[in-house]
Amino acid sequence: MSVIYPRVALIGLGLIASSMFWAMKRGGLADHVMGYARSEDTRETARRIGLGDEVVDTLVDAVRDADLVVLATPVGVMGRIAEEIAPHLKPGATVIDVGSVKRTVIEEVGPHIPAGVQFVPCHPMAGTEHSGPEAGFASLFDNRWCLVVPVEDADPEAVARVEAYWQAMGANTEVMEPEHHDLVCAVVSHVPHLIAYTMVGVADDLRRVSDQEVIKFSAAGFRDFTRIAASDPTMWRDVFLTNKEATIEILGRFTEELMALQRAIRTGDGEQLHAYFTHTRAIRRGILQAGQDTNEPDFGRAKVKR
Ligand SMILES: NC(=O)C1=CN([C@@H]2O[C@H](COP(=O)(O)OP(=O)(O)OC[C@H]3O[C@@H](n4cnc5c(N)ncnc54)[C@H](O)[C@@H]3O)[C@@H](O)[C@H]2O)C=CC1
Ligand SMILES: O=C(O)C(=O)Cc1ccc(O)cc1
Repeated sequence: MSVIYPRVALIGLGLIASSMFWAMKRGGLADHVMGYARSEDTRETARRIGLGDEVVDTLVDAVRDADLVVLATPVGVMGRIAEEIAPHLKPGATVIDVGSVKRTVIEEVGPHIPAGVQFVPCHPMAGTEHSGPEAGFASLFDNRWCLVVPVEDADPEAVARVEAYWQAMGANTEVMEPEHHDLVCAVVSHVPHLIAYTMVGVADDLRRVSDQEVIKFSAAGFRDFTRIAASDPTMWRDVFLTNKEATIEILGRFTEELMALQRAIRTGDGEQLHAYFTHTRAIRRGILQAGQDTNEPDFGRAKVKR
């Protein structure tokens, strides 16, 4: 593959930025990658593991000559970072972010982007519960979606180049409107995370069931909740504070459905429970048959068996 952006600056050296670095190296997509993180500790770790061709101590040094600047911090600080780097961006450069929420990021970053610099918001739908500079790996984006959410009046060439960049890192891309993005992500990612956090909290709070028992007897369902609930607290605090509207809407609908199921259990309405679970099973099977679940590790096997 060939170089897409000669000089790239990664701001925030965590799971996503480090995975992008290794994916860029794998594909030969950049000549020189600069890395910057706020804490000296993170910069030290990055230097030790060779994350970045150069790790610099200031934001300005990172972005000054960059053709592509990647904002890969928690979403709550992206606006402040954009404000700080804005006067130092190279004319013709492109800025992208990888935040899990788009409307707020567009509102907070967009106004700082100077004329002559393109801003193309992005969201790779790939991650793990691990964070920090040592968490990344080159194949994180392989066969996963990256949602690209252009701002109004975006330059189509800049958007196409950003899409080509994600595709070269292994991802499939899809263009989406910001509001729709935030609603979709509230359904498929944000509220499920909140439910996992809550369920782990409930188990912990229930003193009649010991931690030992939870660990010993947890089958896949609860184990998955604990994995998800181990995700980075700062990142997820910012996701909920910045995707308030869609989260509250989906949580409201979730609560209504939960109450209906609770009532069916209390009144012994087995028919309703059975009908509900039959419907949800059909949804899952529909996803598998359509071959849309690229996250399913045993997808091929599951398709044959079920
Ligand atoms: N973790 C995941 O599974 C996914 C995360 N995202 C989004 O990507 C972004 C980054 O997430 P991760 O890489 O997982 O986080 P992370 O916690 O692994 O890394 C974030 C990095 O940003 C640095 N940072 C924090 N505040 C900063 C500041 N003011 N200035 C400079 N650096 C700062 C942290 O020190 C850390 O190195 C977030 O906006 C998140 O919503 C998107 C897709 C998946
Ligand atoms: O680890 C998991 O299960 C995830 O769901 C990863 C993830 C977390 C946040 C995102 O914005 C996108 C993907």
